Amino acid sequence: MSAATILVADDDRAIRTVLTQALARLGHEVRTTGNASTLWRWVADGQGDLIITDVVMPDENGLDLIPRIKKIRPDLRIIVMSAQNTLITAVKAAERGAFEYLPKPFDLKELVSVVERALNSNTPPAALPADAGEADEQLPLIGRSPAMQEIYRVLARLMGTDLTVTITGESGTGKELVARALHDYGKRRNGPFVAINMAAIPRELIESELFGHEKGAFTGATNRSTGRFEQAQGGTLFLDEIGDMPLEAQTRLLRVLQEGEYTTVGGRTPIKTDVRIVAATHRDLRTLIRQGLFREDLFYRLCVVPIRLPPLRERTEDVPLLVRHFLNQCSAQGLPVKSIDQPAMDRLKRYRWPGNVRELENLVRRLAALYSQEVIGLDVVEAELADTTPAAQPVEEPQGEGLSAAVERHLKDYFAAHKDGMPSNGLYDRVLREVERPLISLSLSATRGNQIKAAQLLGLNRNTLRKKIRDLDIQVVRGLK
Ligand SMILES: Nc1ncnc2c1ncn2[C@@H]1O[C@H](COP(=O)(O)OP(=O)(O)OP(=O)(O)O)[C@@H](O)[C@H]1O
Repeated sequence: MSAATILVADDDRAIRTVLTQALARLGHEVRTTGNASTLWRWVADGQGDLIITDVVMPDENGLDLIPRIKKIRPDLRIIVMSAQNTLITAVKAAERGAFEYLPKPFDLKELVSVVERALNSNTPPAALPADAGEADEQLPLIGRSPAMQEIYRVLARLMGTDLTVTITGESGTGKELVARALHDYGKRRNGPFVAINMAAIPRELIESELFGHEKGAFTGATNRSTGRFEQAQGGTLFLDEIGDMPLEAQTRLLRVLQEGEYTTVGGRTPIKTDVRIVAATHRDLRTLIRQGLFREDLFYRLCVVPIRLPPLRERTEDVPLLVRHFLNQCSAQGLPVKSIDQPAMDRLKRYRWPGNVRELENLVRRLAALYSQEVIGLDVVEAELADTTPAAQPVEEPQGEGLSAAVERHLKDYFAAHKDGMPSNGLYDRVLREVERPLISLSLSATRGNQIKAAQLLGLNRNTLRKKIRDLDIQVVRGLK
């Protein structure tokens, strides 16, 4: 890296000193200022090869300066530092054409490597086109833990791209929220966001749901139907629970990702598609590959950029912020304003949150709705946590015949009913349906009717479980064992 002139603007003298020392050691000339107007004067005079600027300064917001700088010197690289640490700051910096966003406090080594990248890169990042509009100020994702800040940085970098992204993380960690943020703050924000959950759709219907079908393509296809790819044209298609996608549909999806076109079920004419794919799963795709349940070539196509959302227990510093956020939402919905005292908050930070943010959100809603006191104390929180935590007993085997005997019995009945000419397909799903009911009922009773815990026990997505409970007409009785 050849010597460059670096302009640093930050109202914190200590940061100016640290940056001057670190960058001068690399042979660069460093000029520092504590305000935005001096920085602007230098830039307008044609000085500097690179800018490092803070956001909050006494005279002007560093983010507001970026479009003005880009107007007169579009090639100048700008690195933004901020202690605000929200997705909006990261997104706004990227949206206005900053080279990189660094949350404070930052690691000096990292800053140096960003500076090197900025000075060596050939193409300056482009600001988003003005017609894309500005990101709205509402925070879509709450959390300031280092893990969440890293997510914001990745999201901000992905915003101007159409790269395929796969989000992994336990149930309730916010995968769908991240997928929506990618869309809402990305360059496709004016297009549709279409979501489909692979686990919630019968396997034999997935291809038709995704790609649409022609009239008469299969029994029951009385009309032509559009698929999610067509509905998401020009926008984003969110493939939730991608690990549950059947292999045949995977092959079809791979072809779309490779060739940018597809055919409907029963159709012949290739249809061009312009869709950004974001996938999510709580399952380990590498394990599914080893088990022969997921295509390795599709995995590499989908995981161009992997994002791993950490479980809430790995970022407990976000718990108070999330609690405040959900309490605010409750009071906005007309529930009385409440707060949580310190011992209760400490307990919430120590809890393991198997259902992650969703479980916390539900707990806060219950606290807001069911308790009359303004300040919630430890006793209430303990009682609520005890009520949703499954008893420590192991799950019982079904009484009587046991699951495998039940399967055998259903199979026998089935073969007896189809002695002369068994239908060629559907057996698997039908038998599965027969055993699903007792299995789900049992899991619900083992978790005292707690659907989050039951979903975890079964290794099912919570929405999938909810759908199955509805479809199979299972009565959920809370609190009974
Ligand atoms: N960082 C966050 N800030 C605010 N709300 C959050 C955050 N993460 C998750 N939530 C909330 O928690 C709930 C669960 O989030 P979401 O549905 O995105 O999780 P998920 O990982 O997709 O879950 P699943 O795998 O079960 O589908 C939602 O109501 C969402 O709004």
